[in-house]
Amino acid sequence: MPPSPAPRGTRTTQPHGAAPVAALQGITRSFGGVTALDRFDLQLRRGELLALLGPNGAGKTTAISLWLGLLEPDAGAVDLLGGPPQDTMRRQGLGAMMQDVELPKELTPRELVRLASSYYADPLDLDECLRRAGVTGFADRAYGKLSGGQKRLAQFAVAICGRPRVLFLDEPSVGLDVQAREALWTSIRGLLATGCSIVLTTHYLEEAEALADRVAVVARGRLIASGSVDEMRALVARRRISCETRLGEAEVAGWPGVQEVRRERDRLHLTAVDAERVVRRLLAEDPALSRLEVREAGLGEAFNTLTKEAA
Ligand SMILES: Nc1ncnc2c1ncn2[C@@H]1O[C@H](COP(=O)(O)OP(=O)(O)OP(=O)(O)O)[C@@H](O)[C@H]1O
Repeated sequence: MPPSPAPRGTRTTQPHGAAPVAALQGITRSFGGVTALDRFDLQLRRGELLALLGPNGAGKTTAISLWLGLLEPDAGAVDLLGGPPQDTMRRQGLGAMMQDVELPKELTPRELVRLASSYYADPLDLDECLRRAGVTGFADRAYGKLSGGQKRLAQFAVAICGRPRVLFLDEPSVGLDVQAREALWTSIRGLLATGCSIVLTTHYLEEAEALADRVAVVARGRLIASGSVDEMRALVARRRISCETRLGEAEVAGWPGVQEVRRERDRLHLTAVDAERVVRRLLAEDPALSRLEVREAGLGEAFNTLTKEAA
């Protein structure tokens, strides 16, 4: 089937040259009256971490489920490691950690990983796998007795035990404390260093900023933007300005280029599209203005702007 054209309004930056290891091409997938994905195109390049961002119900899990062969598309083509995802040999190269995972409660993480490893031709050493996933400290406790975060890490151990070439992580850090999340990130970086390609969905934008080579923003089943974190920030040329000033919130809110204004005690916080112009006016109208700071907008602001535009 020929690929469908990208939906109108998709903003895509230039590819970085690496060959794709997985692709969704012109995918449409509906559930009853709900179109979860609508002429959706996405590629995963070798050795990259692609962060899939989008509001609840955007279609992220549906995209991963198609790549895993858990769902069939209504239209379009799914490619995983050069062919359809249902192929058994191809599945040897695959690891996945989905959102709602049920594992046998009475087995320990060590037993779960040993069992999962038996499906793979060349699994990781058992202790090495437990260590990499940060599971060693509770590897011999029954899965059913673990905390939510510990269960997530045990699921991660199961996902990586087969030395996956392509790894899908659907909101992996939900429920993890700061330390466990840092350990997970270290482990993910280690996998990337070995050439593993990773698709990660997250609602934590700082996680995407910390890990992603590339970000894809999905809204209402459509890809609305993709590029590096810096490229995504640049798509919304907004900057944050803050300063101590006697100027009022309402007064500044009406200036050209000012998008949002908020006062916090003595400080005024602004988001502006034409920061230089706004800064010049601030200084002109309040010569006593002090402690001026201008920063790039974060991925969070870019994400909010993009998804609001698509709504
Ligand atoms: N099995 C299903 N049956 C019916 N509707 C479904 C099913 N799976 C997904 N949907 C619908 O498809 C849309 C996309 O869902 P999906 O789970 O892919 O979103 P998501 O981006 O992963 O959301 P979240 O961030 O909340 O996990 C939603 O409207 C959802 O209700």
